[in-house]
Amino acid sequence: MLYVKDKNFISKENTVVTFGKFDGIHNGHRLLIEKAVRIGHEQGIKVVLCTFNMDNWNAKPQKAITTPDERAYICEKYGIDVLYEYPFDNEIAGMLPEEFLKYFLKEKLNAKFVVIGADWRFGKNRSGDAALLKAYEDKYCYSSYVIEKETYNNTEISSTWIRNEIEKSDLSTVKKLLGYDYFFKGKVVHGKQLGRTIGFPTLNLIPSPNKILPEYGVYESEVVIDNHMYKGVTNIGIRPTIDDGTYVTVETFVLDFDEDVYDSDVIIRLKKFIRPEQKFDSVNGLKKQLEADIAFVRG
Ligand SMILES: Cc1cc2nc3c(=O)[nH]c(=O)nc-3n(C[C@H](O)[C@H](O)[C@H](O)COP(=O)(O)O)c2cc1C
Ligand SMILES: Nc1ncnc2c1ncn2[C@@H]1O[C@H](COP(=O)(O)OP(=O)(O)OP(=O)(O)O)[C@@H](O)[C@H]1O
Repeated sequence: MLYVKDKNFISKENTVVTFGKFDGIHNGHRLLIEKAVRIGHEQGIKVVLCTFNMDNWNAKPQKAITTPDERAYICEKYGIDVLYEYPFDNEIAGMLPEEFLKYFLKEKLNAKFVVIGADWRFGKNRSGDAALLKAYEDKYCYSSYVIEKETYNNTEISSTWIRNEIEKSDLSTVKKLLGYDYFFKGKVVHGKQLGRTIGFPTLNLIPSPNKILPEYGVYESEVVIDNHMYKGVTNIGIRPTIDDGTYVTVETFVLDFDEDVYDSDVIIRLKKFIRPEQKFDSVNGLKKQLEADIAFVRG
């Protein structure tokens, strides 16, 4: 997969394009991607997911289900050929709907097919909709497909709903809406190395400050290292027993694993909430609880 962030990117080849924020790439988004990938295969053309980087636009970065790197990882798995993360700016914000279509579909992406969700809006003040996209098909030589909103329990699936469920630590609902376990992907960093002195070396990630976190606490997890999957016990929080609690870590004790993985890229999938993070009176108290957490996960 090609991951492009350059405003000047142009596709000379014909493409099928899908547009949106795609935070989390949930089961609704997946329908759009599946449709686009099917068209791409049938037509022998590239599948482009076009999204916008709002970093220079929003005063405060929005909290997200997936980091850009995690979203790229899912896009690749789902068969996207080009992830185009366009830097949103005044020029784009000011484009009339027709200008937006002309610019992205004709001039930049050579789109022959476009797949969108029924409520997708584009152009200045979000004034363009699916009907307008259809109206310009002949003029700009593409066909459009509009996908109805996917629901779960009669409610439309949205990234906003999922962000709320993550904050409530309702991982089973989160999984039903996303279609996969909520996960962290990142590089293993050095911790205080205290874990190994108490018999529990941990693999530490520093979550992106923009990532939505569930409740601080201990979770049953699965850890993917070098394409191998291991069981794990993960603590998300500020380690009040041993630290000054100024920054959040995602720390995992990996069962039946004893290798140096510093700087490796790993995935931690959260399976189940076990207990809230606690401040223990002593490291020994923490150690006893860790033994119990691990025994619980071992089953
Ligand atoms: C399964 C698990 C549960 C944990 N629970 C707590 C906790 O309840 N309270 C706490 O202060 N720290 C908790 N921790 C964090 C430990 O304090 C930390 O992993 C340990 O001190 C090692 O830190 P280091 O990797 O920086 O050396 C937990 C860690 C793990 C892996
Ligand atoms: N439940 C859904 N079913 C089908 N398509 C969807 C669904 N939700 C969003 N889409 C479509 O997927 C694309 C990307 O959606 P986008 O991420 O912008 O919105 P969203 O998922 O509703 O998130 P938010 O809650 O942040 O508005 C858009 O074309 C949108 O219409």
